[in-house]
Amino acid sequence: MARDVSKTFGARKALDSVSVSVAEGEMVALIGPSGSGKSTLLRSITGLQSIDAGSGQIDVFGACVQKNGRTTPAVRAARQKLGMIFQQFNLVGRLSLFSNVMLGALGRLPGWQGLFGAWPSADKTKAMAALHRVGVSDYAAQRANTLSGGQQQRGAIARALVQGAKGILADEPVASLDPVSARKVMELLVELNKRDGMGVIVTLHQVDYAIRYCDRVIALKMGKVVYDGPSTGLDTTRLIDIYGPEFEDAFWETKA
Ligand SMILES: Nc1ncnc2c1ncn2[C@@H]1O[C@H](COP(=O)(O)OP(=O)(O)OP(=O)(O)O)[C@@H](O)[C@H]1O
Repeated sequence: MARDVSKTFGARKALDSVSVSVAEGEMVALIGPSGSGKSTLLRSITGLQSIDAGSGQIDVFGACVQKNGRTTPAVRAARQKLGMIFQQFNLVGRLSLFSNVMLGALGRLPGWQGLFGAWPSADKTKAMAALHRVGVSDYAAQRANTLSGGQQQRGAIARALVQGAKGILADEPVASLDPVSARKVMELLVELNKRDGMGVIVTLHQVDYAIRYCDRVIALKMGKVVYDGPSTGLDTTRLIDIYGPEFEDAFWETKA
């Protein structure tokens, strides 16, 4: 998927010759210390971030979306196939949860239809089904900015379902959630992966979430891939190598 990708900000290499390949339908955790390049890699995959000119290339679902430091026209179609979930600001605050989820259908409709809220009833049914599936249909009419963080994250997952996404890129989706909501969101991502065959790449600060929910883990450190393998292979020695000895206590913080 990403081959020899570098991204430089001023004098800092956020990504340094990163090559990773994630198969369709795979669920992968992306971990690493703060500033190691996780968000930059996800943003580059969606084309929100241009990569350095050079040999680097990013392919999404078989189509090249970035090459020679430029996004290609294929990036639009690739984005349509990718659901994005962020730590915050996933939804448009003043719109209802339902309208936010309907925005997932926007890419498939002629512009005017979405603009005037003239949603096809099949899409409305789909949106309600998606809200029901993620467990927040009771809040459909509520303004998004009055929902809890966990409800908003689940709304973002429902939007990805309505969008018909084939894959999900989630950037610290549980970082600001309480443990119960975090677990629910992680379980939903696992369900989408196992039941719907959606590919999931999720960045996580909590190592134990990565181990519990993902079979494969990729670790970045200072812009380089320092581990790519089964989550069972992440022992304390490896984690010290990734995060440094001073963070040993933090690896298992969610177990407390
Ligand atoms: N737009 C930008 N301008 C300048 N530097 C940037 C920009 N975006 C990222 N960086 C730098 O690139 C490096 C990687 O950042 P990135 O956000 O990808 O890390 P991260 O692993 O996602 O960190 P965190 O876990 O804290 O979110 C950091 O040193 C960051 O300061």
